[in-house]
Amino acid sequence: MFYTLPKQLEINNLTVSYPHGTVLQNIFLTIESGKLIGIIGPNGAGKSTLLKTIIEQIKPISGEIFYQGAPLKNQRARIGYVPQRAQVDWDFPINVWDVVMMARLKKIGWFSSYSKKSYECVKAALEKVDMLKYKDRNIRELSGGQQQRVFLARLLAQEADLLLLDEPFTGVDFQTQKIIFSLLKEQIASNKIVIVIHHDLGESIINFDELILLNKKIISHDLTTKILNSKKLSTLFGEHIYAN
Ligand SMILES: Nc1ncnc2c1ncn2[C@@H]1O[C@H](COP(=O)(O)OP(=O)(O)OP(=O)(O)O)[C@@H](O)[C@H]1O
Repeated sequence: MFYTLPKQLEINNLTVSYPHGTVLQNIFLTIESGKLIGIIGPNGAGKSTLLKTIIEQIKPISGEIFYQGAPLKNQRARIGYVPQRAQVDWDFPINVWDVVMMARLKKIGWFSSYSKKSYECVKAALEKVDMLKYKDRNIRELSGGQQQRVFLARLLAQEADLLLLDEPFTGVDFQTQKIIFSLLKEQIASNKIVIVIHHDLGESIINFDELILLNKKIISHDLTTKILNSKKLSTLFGEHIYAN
């Protein structure tokens, strides 16, 4: 049997500021493929800022980010990103098929995206999230959970190596949550790096292999079981949390 070496994302001494002040300070992280990674932290902790810095939407004051030992900025096509629901313009007039096809444009460019492979890839991604039957629907005519499924299909169609998701479970029902977790687990099984900002401290947290507790700094990065057995979650959020 072959053993595939894990791939690595490395963040070295990252500091990010907005005009009002520093929101991420001296972040060091090494994240490996093959594990589902959850980022947890209170509102305003800098979680979204961290993902936005990785995708270069925000420029850090200092720090470097590497994928497989080379600067990530030269490997942008490897990154797939699902933004927070609130940041998407759901009124934009575009249908489900085209939203997912846009992932192919990003990956291989305008002309090649109309290949048979791209067509098959988009179809397969929509089938996986059970949204192929809605392919001609405008995205604004979908429910919140259906919109999240379409964005997940777009992520799958991109065939990225590094998958970043900002609160993909917001507003989704239990069935959609199950589908999303199971697809993300498939991705880590094919040696991808998957990082998810997660807000729910209830039972769903045990789906993550590792948790990163963030509050401007890294409070802890460890196996989920270890973090749940420590006092770190309650220290970060106060006593009224459900996980334990
Ligand atoms: N574009 C911006 N310009 C200025 N300040 C910002 C900007 N985006 C975020 N902030 C501020 O930076 C801090 C971190 O925000 P960020 O969205 O990264 O936190 P978060 O942990 O994702 O929060 P939440 O859980 O509420 O989504 C907050 O105080 C926020 O108000």
